Amino acid sequence: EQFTIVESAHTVPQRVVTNDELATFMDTSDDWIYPRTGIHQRHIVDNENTSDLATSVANKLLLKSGITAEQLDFIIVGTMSPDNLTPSVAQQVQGNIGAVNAFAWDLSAACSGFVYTISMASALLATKYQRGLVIGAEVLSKLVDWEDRSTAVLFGDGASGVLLEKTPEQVGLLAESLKTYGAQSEFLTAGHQRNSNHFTGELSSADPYFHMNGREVYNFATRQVPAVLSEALEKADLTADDIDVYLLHQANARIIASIAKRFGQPIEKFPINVVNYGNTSAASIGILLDELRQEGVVHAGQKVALAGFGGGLTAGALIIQL
Ligand SMILES: O=C(O)C1CCN(c2ccc(-c3cc(CO)ccc3Cl)cn2)CC1
Repeated sequence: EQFTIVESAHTVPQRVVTNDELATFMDTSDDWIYPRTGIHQRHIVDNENTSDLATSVANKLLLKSGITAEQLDFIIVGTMSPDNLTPSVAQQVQGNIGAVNAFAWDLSAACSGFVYTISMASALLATKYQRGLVIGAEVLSKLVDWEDRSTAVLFGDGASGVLLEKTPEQVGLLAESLKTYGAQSEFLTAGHQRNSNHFTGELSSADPYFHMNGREVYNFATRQVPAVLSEALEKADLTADDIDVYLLHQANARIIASIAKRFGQPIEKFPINVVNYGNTSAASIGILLDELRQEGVVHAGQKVALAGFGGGLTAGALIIQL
């Protein structure tokens, strides 16, 4: 489909929490965290919720592009940490910015949320719509058990997004490979809702926290990310060498390095900023994309590959002509 990324933006909470600060109240250390994850710090909300971060990104996209909220046809937000079951984050953003002509909904695909959402937006732009916002927004700090050092050190809060617009130019989504492995869903869970009613009493208790089988998810990622990248490249009739930059979900620096190695591509093509943000799930690829666009490292004319992977379990790759 033909769309152009008119603008990108990202917003992270002001508070920075370093590994050393975590070590003041948790039995962990920078010496344990950094070598295993590549993370030195993460941003954690004070009083903002997911919809506030997403609204900030939406406002930045409108400001930077000169597009008005009324000109938007749709808003999709990828998130696994919404403020509410309803209204969705996207619907809160729509109201906050006054995008009266946009229909809005959230897409829940954990760390594949950004790539699944761009794919859905691309399909809308290929039919009858002209312009929309794709946002990835997470406040994972509300889902973390801050006494479980195996997960608390991995995650961060943040939001990012792109303004996509239909275009006659031969640019946009060249190919995709979106996969779901529901049979392995129990390896990464969060936010279980209490299930009970007048007639049955409690059927299941609430369990807000993240639970992750790190080894299984790690192995899943190192196997399935190369698979979805290869399938998308094949569909686009391209080789791994044709891709200028690989923008992978920033879950863990070692995982990215092992994927680059398996893929036989230089690590320089796999930028990593997990060091500053931790794992921000659906927001991570958009934060990286915006930083690299602002630095001019990512620009028009390039072929980029985006790949998300994680809860669901899900994995997804997009090949985009900028
Ligand atoms: O080396 C160690 O001891 C541990 C080994 C386990 N690790 C992991 C494992 C899985 C993830 C992860 C998480 C998500 C959730 O968004 C998505 C995708 C991934 Cl690949 C992140 N870190 C941390 C270091």
